[in-house]
Amino acid sequence: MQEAILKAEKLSKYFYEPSRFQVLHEVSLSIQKGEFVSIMGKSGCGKSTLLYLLSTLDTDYEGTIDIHGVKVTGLPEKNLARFRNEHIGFVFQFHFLLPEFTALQNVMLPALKLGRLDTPAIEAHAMEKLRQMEMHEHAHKLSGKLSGGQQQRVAIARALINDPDIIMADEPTGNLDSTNAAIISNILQELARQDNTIIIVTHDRDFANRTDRIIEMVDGRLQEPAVHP
Ligand SMILES: Nc1ncnc2c1ncn2[C@@H]1O[C@H](COP(=O)(O)OP(=O)(O)OP(=O)(O)O)[C@@H](O)[C@H]1O
Repeated sequence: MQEAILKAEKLSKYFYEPSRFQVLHEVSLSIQKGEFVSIMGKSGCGKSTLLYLLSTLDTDYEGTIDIHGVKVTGLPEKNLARFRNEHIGFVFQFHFLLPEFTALQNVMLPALKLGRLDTPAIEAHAMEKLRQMEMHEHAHKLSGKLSGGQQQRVAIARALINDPDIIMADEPTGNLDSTNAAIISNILQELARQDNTIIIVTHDRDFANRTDRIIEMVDGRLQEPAVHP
């Protein structure tokens, strides 16, 4: 039997503005180690909200989440921030790189945040991740000066720097032209082939078809038997 790296049980989430509204309805799912999973569904069905819960960025919900054998639900924010930085790599539609820092510095940042002091080793590791994204030649350029597709590749390198157990990506190709979207989806597929666990939210059916499993969401509920037999 395969090992579940992430287990979510009965996640419910409410928003209160402009009025009380249940966006997630007892969502349960299990992600196996090495799985490449996509979450699809109409705009507003709750995909990003679910990913934010799974990524521990949003802690205001009912239900429980276990990641890597740790019950993250209820952990104090300080512990959670460290856990997140160590175990989860994020890629967003808008990459949130620091434009006045170089590509290399952006990639190094999550490792420095862990308090590792061996800066040359971190730099070498960051360069390796940039090389993996074929971005090493741009390492010393300010990230704000790179193209959207290049910035997204730097964002993926940054997500990989602490060798996370899970990579989560919220519409990683959503903001890119078709050529750059193809580059990013190929990179993610290659990372999946290398046995990384990846969860993506996407509107792109072709991209989703390349993942191991598509989870369909409708109005805050999952449409498939999300737990593997
Ligand atoms: N902070 C918030 N406060 C109130 N309502 C919110 C908030 N964030 C999201 N919502 C609402 O919750 C619902 C789900 O939003 P969510 O962003 O998760 O959907 P989505 O499926 O990811 O949509 P899209 O595909 O357009 O990104 C939407 O109706 C949205 O308007």
